[in-house]
Amino acid sequence: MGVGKSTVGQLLAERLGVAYRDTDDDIVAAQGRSIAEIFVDEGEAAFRAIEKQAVHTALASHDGILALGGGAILDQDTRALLAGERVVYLSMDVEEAVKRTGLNTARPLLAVNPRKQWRELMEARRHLYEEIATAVVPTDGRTPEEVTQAALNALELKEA
Ligand SMILES: Nc1ncnc2c1ncn2[C@@H]1O[C@H](COP(=O)(O)OP(=O)(O)O)[C@@H](O)[C@H]1O
Ligand SMILES: O=C(O)C1=C[C@@H](OP(=O)(O)O)[C@@H](O)[C@H](O)C1
Ligand SMILES: [Mg+2]
Repeated sequence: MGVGKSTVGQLLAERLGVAYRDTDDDIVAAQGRSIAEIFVDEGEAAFRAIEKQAVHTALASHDGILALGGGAILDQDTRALLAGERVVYLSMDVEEAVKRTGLNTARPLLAVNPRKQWRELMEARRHLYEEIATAVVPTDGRTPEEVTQAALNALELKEA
């Protein structure tokens, strides 16, 4: 969360001349409410069910760069679908995470104690990110443009 998937995803799509899509945006558009509102109204389990459907639809229909929400890979079926794709895991340390997510309330899972919550989420998830990634790109101290270049290099993709 907050590592730059949406920011770098857009830059990567521009550099490659392909379409960009973000499953969180798809969810907000389809639901007509924010991610935070879905969490408050229905809870995390309901959000994960909506998210799973959104990710599966996007993977089946979209050709280009797809940014996922940070928790999408918690679902085993989603991880199985991603096994056929090139998956970039953008990493950062906790201090960078706190800087990037700040006091922003758009991410309900970091709303109470961002540093502690982010650490705990990463302890639970890191092995899943590493399991599905075909490329790992550290983002600490790098601008979004530098991260984009590093992702292009890691994926061995040439620009359009
Ligand atoms: N490499 C970077 N360096 C500094 N700030 C960044 C970087 N990448 C993204 N950001 C900022 O961090 C915040 C979270 O980025 P975002 O793309 O929404 O992350 P994600 O989609 O992974 O949650 C945004 O304010 C964005 O401008
Ligand atoms: O990691 C997570 O559980 C989440 C990440 C968010 O997306 P970003 O990773 O784009 O911030 C969003 O899907 C939701 O707040 C839950
Ligand atoms: Mg995002």
